[in-house]
Amino acid sequence: MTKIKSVRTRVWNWTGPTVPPQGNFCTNASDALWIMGDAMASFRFHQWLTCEVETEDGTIGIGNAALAPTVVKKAIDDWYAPLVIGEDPFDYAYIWEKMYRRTHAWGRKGIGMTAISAIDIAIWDLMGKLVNKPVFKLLGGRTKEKIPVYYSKLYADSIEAMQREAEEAASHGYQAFKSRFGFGPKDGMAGMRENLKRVEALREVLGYDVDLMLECYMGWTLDYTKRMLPKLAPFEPRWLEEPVIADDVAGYAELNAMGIVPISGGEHEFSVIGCAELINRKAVSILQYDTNRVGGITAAQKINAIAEAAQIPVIPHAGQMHNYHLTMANTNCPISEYFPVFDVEVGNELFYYIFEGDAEAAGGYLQLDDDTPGLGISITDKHLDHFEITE
Ligand SMILES: O=C(O)[C@H](O)[C@H](O)[C@@H](O)CO
Ligand SMILES: [Mg+2]
Repeated sequence: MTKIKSVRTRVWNWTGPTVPPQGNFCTNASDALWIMGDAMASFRFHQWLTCEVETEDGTIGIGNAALAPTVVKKAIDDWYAPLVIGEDPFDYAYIWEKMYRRTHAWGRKGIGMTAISAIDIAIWDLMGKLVNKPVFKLLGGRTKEKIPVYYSKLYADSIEAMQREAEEAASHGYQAFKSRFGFGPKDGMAGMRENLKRVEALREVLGYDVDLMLECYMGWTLDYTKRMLPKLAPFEPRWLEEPVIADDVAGYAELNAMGIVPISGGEHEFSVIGCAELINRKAVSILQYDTNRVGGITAAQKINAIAEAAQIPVIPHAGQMHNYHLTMANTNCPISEYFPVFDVEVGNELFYYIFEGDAEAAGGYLQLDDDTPGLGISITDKHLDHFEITE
């Protein structure tokens, strides 16, 4: 049995070209503020954290985090790494509880749980490598021949631009698409019309035989959403995502109970108990935790069991291998989100510039290999000249 001997964190700060945002390209929680300019600015993912957990025999497991990487790095270096060094990685449930309980005063959500997630993902990659099995084979194995994905971009833009992007995506075989709203309460009735025109325009080019999901990214309010839901229903959205801020669980539950459009959320929820709360309060019809935030693979798999008991499908936020392995291993995880490989914009794409091996979609599906141990990704040096790396 080989013990954990080190935890190496690095922050990857993107210094390469980025695609400037369109105005009104995505509603978000900051829209409620009296703020000029790019309200989405604080929701950029132009930094990423890598977390490498190494055992005495030299095997290295790779974890990652996208939220506040510089702060998560400090939390791991100062608080979490000392808790896991010397432990047997196969005692992963104990290690998780140790990280969770020893920092419980401040770490149960946000930065602390993100740090736990990065280490836990690395431990699962490590375990897969140590037993020469892909992570999904340690979780339940192959439940799908291949994973259906949904195309996730379509940020709000001109109607023509959105229709062109949707047609281009459909030509690559996607059968499901997620679009972002650009207008919310501060834009009044005129903004509602702009939102509805874009949904109608997308249905015009995509038709009604594919799933269309609509993303608010916490940029609406309970009142605004209640007014919008009946107007959206005729376009048969598969779900309306994160209409209100993550803390307004009662708001989610009220909107979901209206039964007009399924409400989804969870990418800003943390821990097993945090997600169980969303499920038990019927706050969401689709749960969308992100494994690199919610507590890693250990927590995500426990949440999957709770969601399955409630028959709430789990479709994790983001694509990326730490989520794909869980989707492959669970029948109750029907599809995966997929960010097309793109120039760096919001930053969801940054994953592709740091890692290689991430599954690529083809014809609306992606595949995981039965024989590639661990998560199947490695850190690439292909784009090093576009990063400032902090050890
Ligand atoms: O659901 C998502 O993909 C996230 O909410 C997006 O990454 C976020 O950037 C808003 O588009
Ligand atoms: Mg989202």
